Amino acid sequence: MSTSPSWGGPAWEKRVRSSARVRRASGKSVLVTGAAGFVGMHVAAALKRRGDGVLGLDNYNAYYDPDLKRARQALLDRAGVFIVEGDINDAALLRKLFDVVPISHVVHLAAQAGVRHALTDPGSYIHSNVAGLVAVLEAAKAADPQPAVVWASSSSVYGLNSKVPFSEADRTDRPASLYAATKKAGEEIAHVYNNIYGLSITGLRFFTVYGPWGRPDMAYFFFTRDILRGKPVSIFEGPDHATVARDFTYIDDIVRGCVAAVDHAGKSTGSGGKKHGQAPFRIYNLGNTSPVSVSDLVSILEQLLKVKAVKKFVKMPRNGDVQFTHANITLAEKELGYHPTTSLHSGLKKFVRWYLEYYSTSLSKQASEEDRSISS
Ligand SMILES: NC(=O)c1ccc[n+]([C@@H]2O[C@H](COP(=O)([O-])OP(=O)(O)OC[C@H]3O[C@@H](n4cnc5c(N)ncnc54)[C@H](O)[C@@H]3O)[C@@H](O)[C@H]2O)c1
Ligand SMILES: O=C(O)[C@H]1O[C@H](OP(=O)(O)OP(=O)(O)OC[C@H]2O[C@@H](n3ccc(=O)[nH]c3=O)[C@H](O)[C@@H]2O)[C@H](O)[C@@H](O)[C@H]1O
Repeated sequence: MSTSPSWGGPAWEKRVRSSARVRRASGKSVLVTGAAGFVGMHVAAALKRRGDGVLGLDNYNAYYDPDLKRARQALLDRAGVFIVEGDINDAALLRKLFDVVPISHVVHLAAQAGVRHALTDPGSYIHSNVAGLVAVLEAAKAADPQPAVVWASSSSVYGLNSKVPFSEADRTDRPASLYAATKKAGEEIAHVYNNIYGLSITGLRFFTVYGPWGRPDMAYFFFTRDILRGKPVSIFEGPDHATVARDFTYIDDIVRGCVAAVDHAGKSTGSGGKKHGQAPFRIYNLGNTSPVSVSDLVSILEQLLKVKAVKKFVKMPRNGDVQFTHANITLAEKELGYHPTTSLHSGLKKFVRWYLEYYSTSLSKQASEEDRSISS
């Protein structure tokens, strides 16, 4: 027996139209998928603040604490952003959204994120990162007018590359995790939709993004929780105790990069520009260009939290993690005007301030207990 969808109807359409209404000259009407997620919430809020019409879509899955996603939704609700609850694989829902509002841009952030979880639930990566991306691109190419698409790829596509810093032209054919493989597959699939249907598509390879309202499955987040609880933190080490490092990138810098990519999407200048009338197909690194070791990350957290961490140094497990990432951002600087400004110390200071405030309430303390099972 087919159940009626949880979306649709006059009141629902009214909320969709109001949320997507453009409130500034030359404003854009943007669909942000994954809007209840960490990056999605910040990007949706930034676009709304400048007067764009913004509509969200998210399935509020339980990969990590859905209460945190609901709390982000409440923030966007107050800003006038409606997040439609649904799955990006729901073709009828996507078609309905494009029918109800003239969407000019899609910022596609919905995905199964996280590198290590792929060992536990590989199917979720195919469902959201491959099938889900195809569903979004199918809806975009069928829409009239077609929206420009900006979507999140990942630094993990550089896989086992040893030449740093990573540039967009470097090889990406040796993924270390299923997550990375689905993001690489996404880049190839996006190229097909640019080639056949002339979709303007910009892929953004984010480098380990962190900040307030972040993800409990990421190390900076659960390290903070465990340090405060006096629980041991496992610091991964490479072969011969070599450090493991990431080009940690603060959320506000990533948001500026995403908004610049939206504004640049329609233009045909720069790499992948219009050739023989072809719509642009571009890929950019969005990183911080200053990798920091995990061990130094923990030291900064100890200093900010004023608590000594209980440290365990363990050999990096074969779980799909790579030893280091480091972004060459020359192309994004030149074509998007992307210039990261936040050091890890100052970014973590803002995260810790948010963390202490958010988890100070009893309700969210209980939530953080539930979260632990995912990230430990
Ligand atoms: N945070 C990082 O360090 C980082 C780094 C590189 C790339 N990325 C990519 O950036 C994007 C956003 O990441 P994030 O850190 O905000 O993660 P997140 O998990 O907080 O956000 C993703 C959101 O998408 C939603 N979602 C997942 N599958 C869906 C589906 N099938 N239908 C509808 N909604 C679905 C989730 O409920 C979640 O709210 C993802 O594509 C991720 O792979 C993130
Ligand atoms: O840039 C990306 O594309 C990715 O960024 C993020 O992945 P990562 O860079 O792996 O971040 P994260 O898990 O926080 O581990 C941070 C560091 O701590 C190390 N790490 C981890 C766990 C632990 O217990 N100990 C440890 O040392 C670990 O080895 C690593 O060196 C996103 O989650 C992912 O969605 C993906 O998009």
